[in-house]
Amino acid sequence: MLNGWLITFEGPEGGGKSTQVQRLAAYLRSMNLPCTLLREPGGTPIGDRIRQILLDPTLREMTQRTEILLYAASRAQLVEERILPALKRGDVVLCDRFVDSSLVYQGYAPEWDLDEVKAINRIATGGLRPHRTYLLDLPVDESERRLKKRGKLADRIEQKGQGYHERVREGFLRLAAADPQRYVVVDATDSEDRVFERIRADLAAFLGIEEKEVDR
Ligand SMILES: Nc1ncnc2c1ncn2[C@@H]1O[C@H](COP(=O)(O)OP(=O)(O)OP(=O)(O)O)[C@@H](O)[C@H]1O
Ligand SMILES: Cc1cn([C@H]2C[C@H](O)[C@@H](COP(=O)(O)O)O2)c(=O)[nH]c1=O
Repeated sequence: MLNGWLITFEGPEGGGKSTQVQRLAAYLRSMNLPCTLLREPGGTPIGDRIRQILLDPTLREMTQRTEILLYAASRAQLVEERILPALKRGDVVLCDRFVDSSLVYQGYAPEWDLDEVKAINRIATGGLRPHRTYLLDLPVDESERRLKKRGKLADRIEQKGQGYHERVREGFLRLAAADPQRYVVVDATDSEDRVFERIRADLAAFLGIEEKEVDR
């Protein structure tokens, strides 16, 4: 039986997903709630190797189906090796990206057959779905500004053009609008602290965490 919670974080690059996942994990642990932090692609030794291939900017010849399948392969490994055991233990699993990233980056943005991406991911996850998803929404120019500031060379996905990344943003907003019960859209241009407080308050209510002001 799966007693835990799968909470996912989605959105364009530089939206602050990793930053917020770290802060939320510290908060949950301070409330004595066991949690597991994961990221995609990766999160397992095999997934981390697949990640290197997927993001390598020199591998320009990668076909669209290979890209879809590699993201799904990393995800299949993560689900079986890390996510399901953590959910069985009753952990709150905080996952930096999940299936919705594939629906948007491999389906909606390149205008690929969305049903194909969904079908492959159903196989990869066995149909596992997040309980709650936070979309850290950010305009493309701000995403680029943050990535430049980080000073890291653009990876294979970041190198796709501005039009592609505009569609990534639009794709996430459409997913969120189609599933308002699961999705919470957060304005990621707000300060780190305000973004954190918005997500923390929502997650605490969602998980039914009773807290005293002094605990924070
Ligand atoms: N609310 C914020 N305001 C301004 N800068 C922020 C904010 N949140 C995060 N940052 C900064 O933006 C950069 C990207 O943050 P982070 O790595 O957490 O984003 P991410 O969504 O995980 O990115 P990626 O998808 O590329 O891994 C970092 O330099 C971080 O310090
Ligand atoms: C899970 C997943 C990710 N991507 C893309 C999105 C990013 O550009 C990179 C890596 O993610 P990170 O958050 O920057 O660490 O991969 C994707 O295209 N499809 C996916 O399913």
